[in-house]
Amino acid sequence: MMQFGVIARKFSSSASVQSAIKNVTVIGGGLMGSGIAQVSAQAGQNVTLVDVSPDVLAKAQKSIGANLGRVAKKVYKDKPQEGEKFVAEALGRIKTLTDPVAAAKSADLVVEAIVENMDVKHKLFKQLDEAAPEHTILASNTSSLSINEIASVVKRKDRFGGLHFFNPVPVMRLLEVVKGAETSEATYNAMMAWGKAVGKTCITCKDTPGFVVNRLLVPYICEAIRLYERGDASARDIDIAMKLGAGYPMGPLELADYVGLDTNKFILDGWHKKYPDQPLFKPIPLLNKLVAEGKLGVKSGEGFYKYEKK
Ligand SMILES: CC(=O)CC(=O)SCCNC(=O)CCNC(=O)[C@H](O)C(C)(C)COP(=O)(O)OP(=O)(O)OC[C@H]1O[C@@H](n2cnc3c(N)ncnc32)[C@H](O)[C@@H]1OP(=O)(O)O
Ligand SMILES: NC(=O)C1=CN([C@@H]2O[C@H](COP(=O)(O)OP(=O)(O)OC[C@H]3O[C@@H](n4cnc5c(N)ncnc54)[C@H](O)[C@@H]3O)[C@@H](O)[C@H]2O)C=CC1
Repeated sequence: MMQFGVIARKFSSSASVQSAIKNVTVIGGGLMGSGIAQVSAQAGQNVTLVDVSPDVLAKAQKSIGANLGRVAKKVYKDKPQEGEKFVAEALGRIKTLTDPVAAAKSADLVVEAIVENMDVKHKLFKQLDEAAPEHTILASNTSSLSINEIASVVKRKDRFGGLHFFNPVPVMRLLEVVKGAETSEATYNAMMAWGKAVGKTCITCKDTPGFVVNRLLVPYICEAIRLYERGDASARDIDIAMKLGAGYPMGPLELADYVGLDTNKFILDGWHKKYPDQPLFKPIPLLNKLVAEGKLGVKSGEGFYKYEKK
């Protein structure tokens, strides 16, 4: 455990910080949900990962296994057997289900990471609120929707908040812990402790559009798409420019593909509807076209660039 703790900062997997939360249900087994399940299991939590699609769950288990393998290779460099044990134990802590109601029944914390759509999230949280035990905290990993608005359909508004992770979850060290208008201090403290226990550096943010990171990052990505759409520079040159000229690990168009163009569009459309006069939130015809063509970025094999399908 000690050896594991030493590299916790890098791999987001410290088991040394205590949290009262031991059983976490993650709903949505896509890009984010699979990462949240991974870091929770690495930190010793019992995880139930839920998705409507059994295929997604199978894919998530495969990618979690591969990513745990990457971690094990580094942590247990000279002890491959211990590395295998680490992977097997973490995987063994993750069970999968397709029924969110059944999964909520044993949860201390539910983290929702399904599609960025208010109606779909409302439908899910209503069910979860009815099914989960009294003490269970419900949280959303939403990128851009209002935590208060999501919480409007649940009775336990004091036990509701935002837990916003970053992609790729096992690598990105930040967790934004979002307090809704009615989130209690006890819930906030429990979310902060849990975030630390799964190895993240937590910051606190009010329920404001995009919280901290996305309020700054999404307009930047959108401006890059507009720059490309106008033909001011090639996609490759825009990305090279921001990597070499501003020190970003990925260029903005690469990052848009990585986040998912559908997710980018959901965020922009939602903000445009709410703030129609804000020019930074205006729809982008090129983004709409790519999404309509099913070009969603890395996950679909094509966005601004082409990728090998996983
Ligand atoms: C939309 C929202 O709501 C919010 C968001 O998430 S916005 C998006 C935020 N994310 C970003 O901005 C990501 C920016 N990009 C990066 O930081 C980097 O490009 C990256 C970390 C994704 C990849 O880095 P890279 O150096 O090009 O790739 P790679 O060498 O494969 O990985 C870097 C390290 O992470 C590890 N790694 C990568 N993915 C991993 C995973 N899923 N699990 C475990 N380890 C992983 C690799 O093993 C590697 O480790 P070493 O350096 O020790 O070898
Ligand atoms: N993609 C990113 O970089 C980030 C996304 N987010 C947020 O996380 C959430 C999920 O995003 P991604 O993982 O990228 O999406 P994704 O599309 O990869 O995964 C979403 C998953 O949810 C499943 N799903 C949909 N409705 C469901 C339901 N009712 N019950 C159970 N499963 C259901 C889908 O089958 C899909 O597998 C969104 O709210 C998004 O805004 C937050 C941080 C970063």
